[in-house]
Amino acid sequence: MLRTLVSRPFHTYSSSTYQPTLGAFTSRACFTTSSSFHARSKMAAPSSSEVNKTAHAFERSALEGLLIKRFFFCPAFEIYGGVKGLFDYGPPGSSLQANIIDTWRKHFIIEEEMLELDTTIMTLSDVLKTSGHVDKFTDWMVKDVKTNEVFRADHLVEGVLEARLKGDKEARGAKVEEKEDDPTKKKKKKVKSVAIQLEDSVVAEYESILAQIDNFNGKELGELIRAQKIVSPETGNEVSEPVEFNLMFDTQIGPTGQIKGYLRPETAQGHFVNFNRLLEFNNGRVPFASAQIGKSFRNEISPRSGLLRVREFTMAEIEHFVDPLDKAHDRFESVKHIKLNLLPKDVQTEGRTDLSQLTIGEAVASGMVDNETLGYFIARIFLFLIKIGINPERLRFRQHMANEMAHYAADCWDAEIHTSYGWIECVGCADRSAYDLSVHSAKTQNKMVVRQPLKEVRIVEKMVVGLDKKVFGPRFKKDAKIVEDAIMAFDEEKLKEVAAELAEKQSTTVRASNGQDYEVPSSIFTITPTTIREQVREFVPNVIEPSFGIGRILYSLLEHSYWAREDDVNRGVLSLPPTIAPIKVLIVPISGNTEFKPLIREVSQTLRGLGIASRVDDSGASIGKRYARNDELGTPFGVTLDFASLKNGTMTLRERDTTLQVIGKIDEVIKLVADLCSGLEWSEGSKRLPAYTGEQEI
Ligand SMILES: Nc1ncnc2c1ncn2[C@@H]1O[C@H](COP(=O)(O)OP(=O)(O)OP(=O)(O)O)[C@@H](O)[C@H]1O
Repeated sequence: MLRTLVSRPFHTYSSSTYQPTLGAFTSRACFTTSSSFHARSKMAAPSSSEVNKTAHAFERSALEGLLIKRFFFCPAFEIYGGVKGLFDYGPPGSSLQANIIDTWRKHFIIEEEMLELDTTIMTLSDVLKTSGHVDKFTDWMVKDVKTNEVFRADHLVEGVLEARLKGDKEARGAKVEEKEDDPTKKKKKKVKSVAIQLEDSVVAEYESILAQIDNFNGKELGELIRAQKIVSPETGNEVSEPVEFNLMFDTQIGPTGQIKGYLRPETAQGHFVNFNRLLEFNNGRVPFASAQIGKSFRNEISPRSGLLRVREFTMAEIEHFVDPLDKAHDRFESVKHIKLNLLPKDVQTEGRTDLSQLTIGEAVASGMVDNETLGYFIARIFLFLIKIGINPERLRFRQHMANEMAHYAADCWDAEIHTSYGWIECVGCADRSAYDLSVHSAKTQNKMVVRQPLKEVRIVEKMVVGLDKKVFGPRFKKDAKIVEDAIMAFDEEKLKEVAAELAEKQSTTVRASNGQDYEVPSSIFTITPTTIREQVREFVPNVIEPSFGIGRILYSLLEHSYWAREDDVNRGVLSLPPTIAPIKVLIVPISGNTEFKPLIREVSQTLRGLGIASRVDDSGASIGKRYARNDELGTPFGVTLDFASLKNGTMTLRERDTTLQVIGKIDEVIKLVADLCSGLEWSEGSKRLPAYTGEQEI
């Protein structure tokens, strides 16, 4: 049996050991590209001889081969040829996703006492019309004028300019990495680079365009396409003017076809339409947050980059409702020292992408991040991502530029993770102001407000509505209630407007929740400015929304976790943290001998009882092969049962990254495994038991 003795364990990090200096981390994945984001911190990293691990250049194809071979995921309906943008997760992928979600629930829902929801995927069209999705949830699309092949306009511009820059680098003799690829390897389409040197001013212009690519509207993208002479990459044909394409999948609810619906493109609207119930559940007080994990659907124009741009994906979304006049967060103190890589909007609009390394406390104090609550969530997102194993050196927060941000949003930052596909938005974190609640409230005539008792009575001037109920009821009959509700939902501004109209025309038109207009005369509807003593403050809360794409995070994590052993580039390892790894322990009997069966059963039952996912591998393969297989699955620990186990009740424990082994009594080893799976660092835990040399007399 080949066992490698390692004198010092590989350093790992966790949020609990995190020091707020970016250089303090050891990245897990071995990257040797020129990018500074790939650079491994040498501080705590053991030498390659110690961990049997080396700096092979990252090869996406090797990782993808592993992921498909070990069935982390695969194209959906593969035997029918597959459909772009749809993927099935296999056993390790599903468990990995479940573990990420479990950590997310603990980190956010439990830790922050959030109110969990599970609302429907099928969404009434009225809801999405009101939220703006029916009219505005679009991307800009262009078509090859001859073949009708479609492209997302910004992606086409990006792809062509990046290819030209790559060609320029090649012409200048620089070694260039591959950037874009399609992991399914089928119908691979990418813009080919041609080695042509560009003028320096052109390079600067392209870099500036790319830094702001998310900032362009359809008209500007059309102008860019013409100005930069961008054509359909494969055919060289011209492309059409950008047109808007709505990304929602529509359908009908019920057999009559009269109720129109959509598959939700985000989970957020399910929170907003239930706001009043959530508020009541929270005893009428803000701040509070609701949270939801579930599927969303987007009919992406050109899905690409594997799990990164798909048409069906799992989101985890938080809607944190807060007083617009007080966006302080009472736990901000606990995170304000956390240092982050920040890319603010003004840097991008200058065409640059250099990062500021600031603590979140500094970023909020300087006004770069709009408010404490937004800052608090940015820091919590950071902590979550590093907890699951994302390399903090390859994580940045990018602020939205003016055009990119929804008109109603106060501020918005994306957590972007660096992968071999470039920087990928994995979490959006936006201050959506009072927009969503206001529009749903106006549409449905349901007030969505917080009523807060005032400490001192206030004397205020207010518009007071008077309705002559004796005439109002008979006039509007069965609709009287909805017309009255519509009037009562008017805010101060609207009441002033309607008062002027009543004075001028002696009547006004009121739109009720059934979508119909009703003429209401001034003889039965008055609005009078009145001085009143106010004891309650009424306000529409603002919403801070962190929105996570689980698939993008999962794929980025796989890239950050992957490396190959020094002795064999094909011996891939996924250094997933134990809490996240699909299987925690591999039980390896030294032989298929039936003598081992009772002991195997006992060990696996004990592990199961502790809630630790384990697998027995009693195949005929060598122990080394069995461990190698499980290194590829990210299994952090292996326990070997041999004849000494039968005789002395001992068991060896192997750690995946270091291949270091310790030996102890079976119950001691299991206790150690349990602690390691609950967050104890291997560097600490391994001190509890003697190292196994293979030669010891036990
Ligand atoms: N097509 C998709 N495939 C996988 N994940 C997605 C997709 N679209 C969005 N997400 C995930 O959902 C999160 C929140 O969605 P949001 O609407 O903010 O994304 P977005 O700005 O539309 O993304 P992009 O600009 O990349 O299309 C994103 O940060 C991302 O992780």
